[in-house]
Formats: sequence, C-alpha cells, structure tokens
Amino acid sequence: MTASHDLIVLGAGSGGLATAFRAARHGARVALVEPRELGGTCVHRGCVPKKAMWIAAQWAQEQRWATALGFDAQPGPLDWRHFREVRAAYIGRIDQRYAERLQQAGVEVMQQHARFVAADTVELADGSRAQAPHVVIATGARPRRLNIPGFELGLVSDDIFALDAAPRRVAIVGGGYVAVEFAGLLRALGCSVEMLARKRLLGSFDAELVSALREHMHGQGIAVHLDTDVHAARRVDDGIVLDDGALAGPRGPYDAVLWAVGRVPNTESLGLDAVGVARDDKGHVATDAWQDTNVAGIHAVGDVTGRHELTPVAVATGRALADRLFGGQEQARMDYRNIPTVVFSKPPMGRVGLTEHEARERHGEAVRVHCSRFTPMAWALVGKREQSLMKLVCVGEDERVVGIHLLGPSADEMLQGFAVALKRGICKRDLDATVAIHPTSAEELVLMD
Ligand SMILES: Cc1cc2nc3c(=O)[nH]c(=O)nc-3n(C[C@H](O)[C@H](O)[C@H](O)COP(=O)(O)OP(=O)(O)OC[C@H]3O[C@@H](n4cnc5c(N)ncnc54)[C@H](O)[C@@H]3O)c2cc1C
Ligand SMILES: NC(=O)c1ccc[n+]([C@@H]2O[C@H](COP(=O)([O-])OP(=O)(O)OC[C@H]3O[C@@H](n4cnc5c(N)ncnc54)[C@H](O)[C@@H]3O)[C@@H](O)[C@H]2O)c1
Repeated sequence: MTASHDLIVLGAGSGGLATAFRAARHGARVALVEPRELGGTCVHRGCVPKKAMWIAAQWAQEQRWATALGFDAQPGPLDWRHFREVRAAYIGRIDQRYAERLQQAGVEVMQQHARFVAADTVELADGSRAQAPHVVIATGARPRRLNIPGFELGLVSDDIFALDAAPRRVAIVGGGYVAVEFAGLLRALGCSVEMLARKRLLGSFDAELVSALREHMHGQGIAVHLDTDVHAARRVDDGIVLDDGALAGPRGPYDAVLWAVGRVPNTESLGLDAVGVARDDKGHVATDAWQDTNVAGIHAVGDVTGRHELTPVAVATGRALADRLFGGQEQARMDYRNIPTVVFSKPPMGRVGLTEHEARERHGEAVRVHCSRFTPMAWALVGKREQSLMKLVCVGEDERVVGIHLLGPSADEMLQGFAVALKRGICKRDLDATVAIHPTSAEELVLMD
C-alpha cells in the first residue's frame, strides 16, 4: 500500500489540531482522525466551558460587591439553562471556525475512531485504512473513575457542564486543579461546597500561596477537609453520603458529588500493543524529548503523554513536532522548562518557575525571597480585607528571578508578561528599574523591597 498521507494525527484536541495545522502549513498531506467534536477536552469539557462558568461566578461575586458601592439592584441567581445556551453558542462558533480553517488548510478530517494495524497504518471504524510515514497520537485523557461502591452516584468534570441548575450541597473529592476550580466557582454561584482531599491542595504550587488561598476559601464558606479517605458513596433519603475512613460516621448528605481525582490517558482502544508502543507505569504513551515513541514514525503529544497537562503545552508541543518533521527545523522541540500555569480558583493563583521550596532544594542558601501582601483597591473599596499575595523567588548575588507566584484578582492576566521576562532570565534589578503602572495590582511586582 502506498502512503495515502504524509501525516496521520489521531485526535482533534488542542495538541492534534495544532500538529495538523502546522504540518499542513509546511505542505504536508494531513489526515486528522477524530470520532467526536473538533476541539477536544479544552473546548468541550475543559478550559472553555470551565472559564465561562468562572466568568459567570466572577460576575455573581461582583454583583454582590457592587451593592457596597451604591448600586441598589438586588442581585439574583444565575439562570443555568440560559447560561448553558449562551455558552453552547460560543463553543459552537469555535467548532465551526475549526472546521472552516481545516478545510482551508487542506487537512482531511475523518470523523471516526481509529486504531493501529501497523506502525504506519491505522484502520478506521468503517474498515477503511490510512497510511503515512508519521503518525501522531494526540488522543488526550479522560476523568479517572474510582473502583469504589457508589462511584456512579457522583459526577465527573465532564458531567458538570450538563447541569441545568445549581446543586444546593456539593461535595468535591480531590485536591487538584479541577477540584479547587469547581469549589470556587460553584460556591460563588450559590452552592454550599465541601472539599475532601487526601493531602494538601494543589501540591505543585507554592505552599505559602496555597495556604493563603485556603484562607480565602475559608472566608467564602468553603469547607476544606484534608487527610480524607473516601471509599464509598451511598444514597440516603436526603441525598448522597460519603464514607470516609478518616471519620467514624458518613459525611453529607449532599445533592451532588464531584469526583475530581485526576485523569487517565486514552490509549486502550488504539491497538498500541499490536505495534509495540511503550507506555509508562500510569499508562501514558512514553515519549522522549522529541515526542518520539519507541516505535519509529510514531510520535505523541499532549495529555496522552502525561507531561504538563495544559492546552498551551499540547499546542506548543504539536507545533514543534510538525516543524521538525515537515518544516526542516531539525532542532525544534518543546521546552518544558518554566511553563506558566494558572488555577482559576477564587481568586486565581498562578506560578511560573520554581516554588520557594524547589528553589531552596536546588540552590540552598543562595535563595532570596521577596513577598508582597496587600488588599487590592477594588476589595478595599467595598470593605473586603482579604489580601493578594505575590512572591518572587531569586537566586545568587545578582538575584536572578527563578520563580514568580501570584494569588489575587487578575493574577491570571498578570502572569503571562512576567513569564516572558522570567524566561528571558531577568534579575530583580530589572524589575526595580521598571516604572510602575499605578494604581494596579501588577505594580507590586516592580515595587518589592
Ligand atoms: C475541567 C478541565 C479544565 C481545564 N482547564 C484548563 C485551563 O484552564 N487551561 C489549560 O491550559 N488546560 C486546562 N485543562 C487541560 C486541557 O483541557 C488539556 O491539557 C488539553 O485539552 C489537552 O489536549 P490534548 O490534545 O492532549 O487532548 P484532548 O483535548 O483531550 O483531545 C484528545 C482528542 O482525541 C480524541 N480521541 C480519543 N481517542 C481517539 C482515537 N482512538 N482516535 C481518534 N481520536 C481519538 C478525543 O475524542 C479528543 O477529542 C482543563 C482540563 C479539564 C478536564
Ligand atoms: N487551569 C488549568 O490550567 C487547569 C484546570 C483543570 C485541569 N488542568 C490540567 O488537568 C490536569 C488534571 O486535573 P485534575 O484536577 O483532574 O488532576 P490533578 O492531578 O490536578 O489532581 C488530582 C487530585 O485527585 C487526588 N486523587 C487521586 N486519586 C485519588 C483517590 N483515589 N481518592 C481521592 N483523591 C484522589 C489527588 O491527590 C489530587 O488532589 C491538571 O494536572 C492540569 O494539568 C489544568
């Protein structure tokens, strides 16, 4: 069989789309295989619908705060059905745009499930086959389901987006990104929220900021239980209860339980064993620094590889791979260092570079930390006393900035530019030499002692 394409991409999520677009731009004949909607997790079950809810939650909070400024309208609850329609229309426009752009780029879209029958050949659900010297696995991940009694009584993140109304009492099991984000936004939308985590929240973020975030959550009325061991869910007259090994009696009852216990890669039905593609101990497709698997011609990008499960990482990785395979850029590869990331908590929290703990482990006595705690003007105006927290982690005589950590309103929007600066290797004196923009929260980053 002669190759039907130069590249076959499995999965049209963030990573797969980016790989396909970039390869097509370099002139490759690309087939993009996707059984579901274009856009994958981020557009349909992740970043986009989540951020829409976060924005709604933000406005719910701000409606309440605005009354303290003199607005006299009494804020009412969100009409979830209406909100879902607005959000679906927005997502529909993204879908449509992807379909148009793929057509313009000349990418052949195959709306089917695919599996390997040889290293260079995939078989589609309708029995047809496609062949190419390069195949990229970009099949992403899905919510982890625990094998415990009553798990099916709860929801996973995919299900949350289908809710028509706010559940009154919500339990969230887990302490990672998804758990913390939904805790904040559901609380702001009027739900009563309890979090049940096994260990500290957001283990990859700076401990001091996480502790400050917990104070914010406490102030908002979110109950956070750590060291829990949820091993069953049961239906009772008044809702669902959770059996927690750390407690004598059950927790609850709740109207909804969200299991936010991590994600598992989509690899099972790809026929990887038939072609010998190696996986790591968590089932992720094992890749080297070039996104190559152990099988020549088979590559992988994005969540299925388990490395920094973020949309911009999947996108940048896919582009770099396409540049290397089809753009003549032999050295192109993803730089996994200093990836900025934000958790859309209430308020948002971001990090780039090393946490204080990581820096001290790596650089010992050479670490110098600068912090700023302050009440943002918008909060102070309405009598809120909570504080933002910003931290610069610096190393050496010249105080090279190796970590920036932000918690507070607009942290999500502030971090991007400072991440560029950190990646360029700035020192504290470069921040000191930059004129502040006043009055903002961001100015604190150039005014620290
Ligand atoms: C609730 C939630 C919120 C998130 N929020 C953010 C955020 O704010 N910012 C951020 O950066 N990241 C966020 N993420 C993470 C982000 O969504 C992922 O990192 C990103 O979508 C990964 O892209 P991907 O291309 O690797 O996989 P996916 O987007 O999951 O795409 C994989 C695609 O492969 C398809 N597929 C599966 N099997 C096959 C097969 N056999 N053949 C062909 N196709 C197949 C799937 O249908 C899917 O469309 C969030 C995730 C979740 C769950
Ligand atoms: N804002 C963003 O950029 C954003 C938002 C959401 C998700 N994401 C990405 O998606 C990834 C997945 O998010 P996530 O929250 O699903 O996973 P996560 O890895 O961030 O958190 C998983 C949580 O589940 C807990 N857990 C695991 N097994 C458990 C068990 N058996 N019982 C109880 N708790 C258990 C872990 O201790 C952890 O607290 C993130 O790591 C992140 O990369 C990013």
